[in-house]
Amino acid sequence: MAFERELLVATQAVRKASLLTKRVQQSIIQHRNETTITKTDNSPVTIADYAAQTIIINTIKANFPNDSVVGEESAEGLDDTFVSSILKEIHENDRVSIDNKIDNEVAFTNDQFPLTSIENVKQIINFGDYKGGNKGRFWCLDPIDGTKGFLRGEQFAVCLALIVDGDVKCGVIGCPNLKLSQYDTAKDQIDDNVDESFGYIFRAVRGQGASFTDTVSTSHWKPTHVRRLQDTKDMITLEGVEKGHSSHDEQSEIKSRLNIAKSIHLDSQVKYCLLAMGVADVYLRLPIDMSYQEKIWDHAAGNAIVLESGGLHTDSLKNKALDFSQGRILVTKGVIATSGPAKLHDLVVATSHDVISSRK
Ligand SMILES: Nc1ncnc2c1ncn2[C@@H]1O[C@H](COP(=O)(O)O)[C@@H](OP(=O)(O)O)[C@H]1O
Ligand SMILES: [Mg+2]
Ligand SMILES: [Mg+2]
Ligand SMILES: [Mg+2]
Repeated sequence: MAFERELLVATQAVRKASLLTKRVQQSIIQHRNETTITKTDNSPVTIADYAAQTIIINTIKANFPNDSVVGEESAEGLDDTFVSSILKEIHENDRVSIDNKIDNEVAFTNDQFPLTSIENVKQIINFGDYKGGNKGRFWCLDPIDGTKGFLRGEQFAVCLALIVDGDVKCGVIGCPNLKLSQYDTAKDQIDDNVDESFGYIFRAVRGQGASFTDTVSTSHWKPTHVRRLQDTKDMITLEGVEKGHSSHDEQSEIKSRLNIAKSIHLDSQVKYCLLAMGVADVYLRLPIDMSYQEKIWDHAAGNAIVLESGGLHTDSLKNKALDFSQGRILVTKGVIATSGPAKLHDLVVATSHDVISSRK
């Protein structure tokens, strides 16, 4: 099977980062002053974001030494005390993690990147500086998507995709805080005695379908399929929590025009996972500011998972498929994903187009 090894490595890397991020979430929140910094774009980033980026890039480099990575975070400007806290957290995780049954086939570190010094951690984080593009293969990493949700103690996701010649080929999303047992439509897809303490992992390879499992066992992969409803009045939307990340008022206008009464608001690419498994039907992400540039790591893994589950994924204005081949930026105005079929997707995007076009 194509990308078999890539999928195994990506799953184990995301799993390890999921275990760490979930384990440290509460203590990061409690010690926010020491664990969280504000980036130049005014967004937060935490020790857990950097630790996850380090773990995942290290795993990629140990197994595919020639591959490049487009990663969200950079070590530029980090002081040594902060970097040593990142390193400490990674070592602590190796010591206490439940993670002693990780697949031996996957190396998490190699001699070239031993994860022993501050310099070494910075170097690994900065491997994520690849420019992306339409040629060759590279990985696309969002170590914590939904950092604001993470800091509220709510949903976040660890997202890794493989992009080849501009197309997303594999996507893996760890959802460490997701409790599927709370959704009626998901209940019959999970085992009675499932351990939800570290949430779930979703993954897809283009042409081979998408599936999910609980993070603890990482076995019993079950296929994901979107649900196809006949009438928009029965549909549920997926939207962000942060009012600064998408235009909630206009999304409400779309819902009202389509007679959609129910919404689920949560952070991160967990939204794509719930769409993929049929918990909800329409993911709305209308831009507040038309000059905002989306990033490929915020949507790449979700793209493979949604498409392989039978859904559709476009911008929110022109109904164009998302294009991951233009560098680190995703050239799009907003994002909409639906369970399909094309007729429904067209209707949602046409409504979004009308709503956005009536802006003053
Ligand atoms: N003005 C804006 N419009 C759209 N997305 C934005 C934004 N500012 C930040 N984001 C992105 O929104 C992502 C979170 O999405 P959501 O609101 O669906 O959880 C953030 O990912 P990170 O948390 O990885 O930085 C960030 O990249
Ligand atoms: Mg961020
Ligand atoms: Mg993100
Ligand atoms: Mg992030």
